[in-house]
Amino acid sequence: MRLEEYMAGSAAPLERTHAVPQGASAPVIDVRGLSLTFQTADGPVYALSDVDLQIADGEFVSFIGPSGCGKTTLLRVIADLERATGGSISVNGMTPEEARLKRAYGFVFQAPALYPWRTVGRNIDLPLEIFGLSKEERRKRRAAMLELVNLSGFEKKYPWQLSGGMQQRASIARALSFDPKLLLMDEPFGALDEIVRDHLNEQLLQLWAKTGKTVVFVTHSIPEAVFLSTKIVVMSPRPGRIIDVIDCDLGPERPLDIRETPEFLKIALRVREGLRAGHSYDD
Ligand SMILES: Nc1ncnc2c1ncn2[C@@H]1O[C@H](COP(=O)(O)OP(=O)(O)OP(=O)(O)O)[C@@H](O)[C@H]1O
Repeated sequence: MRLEEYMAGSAAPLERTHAVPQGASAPVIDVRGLSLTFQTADGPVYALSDVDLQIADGEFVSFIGPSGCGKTTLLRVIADLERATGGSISVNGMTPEEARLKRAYGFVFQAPALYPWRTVGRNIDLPLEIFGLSKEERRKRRAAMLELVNLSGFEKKYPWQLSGGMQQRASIARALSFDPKLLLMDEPFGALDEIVRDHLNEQLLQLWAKTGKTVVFVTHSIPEAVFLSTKIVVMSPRPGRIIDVIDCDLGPERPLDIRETPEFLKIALRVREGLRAGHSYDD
């Protein structure tokens, strides 16, 4: 459901059946020959160099690579939080700036960026308030978002009353409050313990299947990347670049024990080989 329909009073459910993309439509993200050099007191830092990447509607794409390879920078360029110094990029057919102004994406940071003085419900409400949605519209949207991330009943709690995993789910709910087609996630589960992370990975996969969002996800974890993704982008530093793009064709049904299967381990091995090839042990 688009925001305009929502604002027109439609109460249609958010969910749509996820279809694995066939690549026929224009890419949601189209990056061509992109580079970004930071000028620093110590000289130029080549954070991204000649990056080409197309991401189709409904894909789940992970960026993986060692520290400093430009994963976050690439995500921030997509979100218009950094500007490329060369090449081109379009997001939903727009410049990143237009996409940001039209709220075409939601962004989830590593640490849940929730306001501690606002309840969970009022945190989700904030962007909707700023956008001027009516109280009743906001209430409907809030309830739908809380249900989507399995937090119904926690609306009146404060962030500090929730576990780290629940806080991150609340952040995801807030990022999705405008029903953007695109969800950008920068190591959202990196600070959580492994069991909680497994659980959130399962829930994120369910959310993705239910909503058909396009997700771009930064991670350091090979199992997380393989478990979640339809495509894995392996990156390498100095200069930051893409060294391999791996199709992760494990199908939509992915119970956690898929991680023990030969198909899963084969993809994980290819990711590991890519990381080894691009890794400098002098770091
Ligand atoms: N604002 C900035 N000014 C100068 N250099 C920067 C800036 N932001 C990032 N860099 C540099 O650009 C390179 C890429 O950084 P980036 O944070 O994108 O890497 P990353 O792969 O996300 O790393 P990590 O996994 O540690 O988060 C690094 O060398 C980093 O130090």
